[in-house]
Amino acid sequence: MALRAALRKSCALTGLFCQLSSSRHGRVCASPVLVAQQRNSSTAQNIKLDFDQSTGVAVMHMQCPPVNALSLEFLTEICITVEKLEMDKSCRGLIITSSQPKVFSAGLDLLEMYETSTEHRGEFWRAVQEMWLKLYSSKLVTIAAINGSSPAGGCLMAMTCDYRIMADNPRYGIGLNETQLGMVAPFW
Ligand SMILES: CC/C=C\C/C=C\C/C=C\C=C\CC(=O)SCCNC(=O)CCNC(=O)[C@H](O)C(C)(C)COP(=O)(O)OP(=O)(O)OC[C@H]1O[C@@H](n2cnc3c(N)ncnc32)[C@H](O)[C@@H]1OP(=O)(O)O
Repeated sequence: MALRAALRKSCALTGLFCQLSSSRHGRVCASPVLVAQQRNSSTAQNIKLDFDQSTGVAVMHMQCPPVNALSLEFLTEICITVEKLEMDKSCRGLIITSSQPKVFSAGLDLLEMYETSTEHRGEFWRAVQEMWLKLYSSKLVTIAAINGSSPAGGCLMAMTCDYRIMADNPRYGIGLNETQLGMVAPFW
């Protein structure tokens, strides 16, 4: 609720946030399936995208259970979704939020780095780079509506957005903790 209240407050300034929470605005649901096929990805089953063409605001709900861990597949879906929105001239802004309870994103999917091949890890890290570069350099106004914990890669994702609004809950943490896992992000 605090998050939504904060969003509504910011909305008065930009008019971009008006539809994070409700489905009564006649939103159009867009699917990045076509581009996904071009990119040899599976369908975007981990993202629910609501795009209101009357306001030009899209809301990307991450719904990759249990904790929106950023796997190769999920990273690819995110990139494709952003690409698709950028190609739509009527889209001006993107709000990224989570459908999972208590977690915005748990960061990079640790299983992608455990007992996988060097080739797979290379592909995975390239997808990580692509995700944050795409968000960071996007022409869309990007907003992370952080409605849960957001460690490491989740924090990275939020940081690459133009704005961040976080739910006021002491149980939700955010920060770059990957060195605690003995992990050093590679150069790009
Ligand atoms: C290339 C870089 C560019 C620039 C460099 C700049 C900076 C570096 C930027 C990013 C670096 C990122 C590295 C990473 O992201 S490594 C991942 C780090 N993530 C974590 O340490 C998070 C660990 N998880 C948690 O803290 C918690 O799970 C939680 C707070 C997210 C949620 O807690 P809950 O109590 O609600 O849920 P849990 O019971 O703990 O977990 C449920 C379920 O989810 C699995 N899981 C959790 N996190 C991950 C993950 N990251 N990957 C894969 N799976 C995860 C967990 O094991 C549980 O599974 P089971 O139910 O037991 O099967």
